[in-house]
Amino acid sequence: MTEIDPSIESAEAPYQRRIRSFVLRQGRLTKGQERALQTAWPTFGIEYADQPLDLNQAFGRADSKKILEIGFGMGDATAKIAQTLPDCDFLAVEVHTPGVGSLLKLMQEGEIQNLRIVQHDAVEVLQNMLPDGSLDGVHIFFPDPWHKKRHHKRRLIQTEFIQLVCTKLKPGAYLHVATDWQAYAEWVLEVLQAEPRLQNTAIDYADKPAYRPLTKFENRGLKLGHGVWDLVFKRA
Ligand SMILES: C[S@@+](CC[C@H](N)C(=O)[O-])C[C@H]1O[C@@H](n2cnc3c(N)ncnc32)[C@H](O)[C@@H]1O
Repeated sequence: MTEIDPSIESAEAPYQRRIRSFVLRQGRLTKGQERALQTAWPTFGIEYADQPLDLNQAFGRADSKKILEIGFGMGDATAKIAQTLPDCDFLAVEVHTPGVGSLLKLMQEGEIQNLRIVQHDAVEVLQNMLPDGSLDGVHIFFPDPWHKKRHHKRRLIQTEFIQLVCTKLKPGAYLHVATDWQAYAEWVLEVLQAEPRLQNTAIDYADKPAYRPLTKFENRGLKLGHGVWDLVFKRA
């Protein structure tokens, strides 16, 4: 994760020149997203900082499970899962502003309280904000597959990244990855299986856990005969 990529432009500042699993694009905000950013960010947004975050304090309770979601996109699944599992608290991380606005809007509409958002590179959030052994679960749903071979280095799930995730998981905590790209599913399986601190909960791929809703996109793909692969591993 420390390789330097000279193709990353200064437009990605404040991110330093390390290979990233995302490309920042200027996204247009809808009026609703803009309003949600103005009105809900002060309550539910957490500014990225180079210092440990007290999760119990951030959510105002200590008796809940703390789940990290990386790359929530527009946040539809995130909001639904938070509603399905009210006893868990979700720290949702995404870099794209329209997605952050969209999830804040869904939170306002659904009166969702058990979710906080950090808008930053999740790798740095893991490295600098999350204490070791602080997470009960990590969700990574449909990470960018970076299809082309020369872009594989941009894939989020790499050996070093998974080692970092493992240090943040409590013993017995889980890591759930879902992807609709078979070659990436095979790549993820290989990386997770090679990590000695993780145990597969299934033989290769798991059944879709009930808390993960089917997305519109996924539903359409399934009707066309496309596959989705869930991987659920436990930290020993
Ligand atoms: C293909 S989209 C999937 C979005 C969503 N999980 C879904 O299922 O619809 C992947 C998302 O991950 C985000 N992402 C990729 N790398 C990230 C990182 N290092 N930190 C935070 N977000 C990231 C991207 O901005 C993008 O929104």
